[in-house]
Amino acid sequence: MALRTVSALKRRLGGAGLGLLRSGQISSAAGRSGAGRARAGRGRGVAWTRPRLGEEQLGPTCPVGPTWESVSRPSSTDRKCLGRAGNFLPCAAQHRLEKTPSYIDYPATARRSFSNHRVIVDMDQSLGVATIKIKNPPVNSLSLELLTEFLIGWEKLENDKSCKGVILTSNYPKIFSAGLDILEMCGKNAAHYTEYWKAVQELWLKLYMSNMVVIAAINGSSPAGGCLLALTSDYRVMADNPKYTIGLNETLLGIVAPFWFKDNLVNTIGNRASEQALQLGLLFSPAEALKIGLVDQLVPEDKVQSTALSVMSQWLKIPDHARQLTKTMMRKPTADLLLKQREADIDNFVRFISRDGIQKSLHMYLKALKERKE
Ligand SMILES: CCCCC/C=C/C(=O)SCCNC(=O)CCNC(=O)[C@H](O)C(C)(C)COP(=O)(O)OP(=O)(O)OC[C@H]1O[C@@H](n2cnc3c(N)ncnc32)[C@H](O)[C@@H]1OP(=O)(O)O
Repeated sequence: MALRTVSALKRRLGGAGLGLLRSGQISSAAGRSGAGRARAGRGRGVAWTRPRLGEEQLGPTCPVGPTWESVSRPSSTDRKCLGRAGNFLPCAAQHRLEKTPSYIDYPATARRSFSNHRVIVDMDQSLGVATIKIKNPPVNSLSLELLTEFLIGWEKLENDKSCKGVILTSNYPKIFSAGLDILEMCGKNAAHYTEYWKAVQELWLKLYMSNMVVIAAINGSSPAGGCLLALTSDYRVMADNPKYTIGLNETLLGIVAPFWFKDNLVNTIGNRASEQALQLGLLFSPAEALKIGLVDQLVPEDKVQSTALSVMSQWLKIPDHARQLTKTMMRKPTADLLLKQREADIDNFVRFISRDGIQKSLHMYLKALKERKE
């Protein structure tokens, strides 16, 4: 399988992203994450004005390995391809993205909102805080289309120097996200699984390594990939409703959480708790999740957003430069493990998910979900 990793996905997103740039909807300022800067500085022909955070600070003795840009900076071939319509999206979705006037800029200077079909972004410019609401009915499953639209929105925020923090939440109280879309992993071909897994990897890397403060406002259940999404954040506020659950329940589907899901969990709740949680596919109530440190704070349902915002304001009081360097120091070794073996990880996923036994398990799980309703 050819290695077409970060830069390839960027290339694919590049068509759609560039369309937005042409219509003046994406700032041409260099973004703060390495990935964002790589796109802004090289892919879009914008002067490379800001050094990568950390390079000038840590210098050649920095112990954290290859730089983000060294992995993700587009090549000259990539740059040529940026002008093409992205073929990353399935045709229908690509068409909708191109046709829809998806960005709505309000005249008021303090707030700016944009949305596409599955992601609503509300930017409070006076605070420098964006709220991303996922809206992929009925259960916010992380379909390929959602991941793509999310990544485009994320890139825009990364490239907006005024955006310091992001609150992740769901447009549908009761369900934060049902996790990866099982239908994307069932009955498709290897090319589709490859495409899907690249997008999942990309989402995790972008969010986990973002220089922005990311806070998850978990306003509903959050199994598997939904839990992973929350785990990428710096702080998790969850609605205190015992009906909701959160956890990496992959084994219940007969599948195995990849090593980077596991690493993210271990970094959050520790090795022993992760061993049990992962093997048993535990879904925790909010109270249990708080106890093991899977979430940081429980609040009544109607206080999730406001609490996330007030936590955000605390985090934004810390000198940004120092906080970002510290976050990078803490997380880069974990992200590097995936960056160094993205192709192998894709191969593993495709081989694993294509097995008859795994396909059967996933079909049975979907059937059980449906029967539960009847
Ligand atoms: C090497 C491989 C590694 C792969 C790593 C995988 C990670 C993952 O994330 S796998 C996905 C794991 N997700 C789950 O186990 C969640 C399953 N869903 C639920 O538990 C519930 O749906 C719920 C708690 C999220 C919401 O419950 P409820 O409000 O009662 O909604 P329904 O169960 O009736 O679901 C409505 C509708 O949505 C379909 N659906 C639910 N989850 C998914 C999903 N993850 N992917 C695709 N489709 C999903 C469900 O089947 C229903 O469909 P219909 O019957 O056709 O309406």
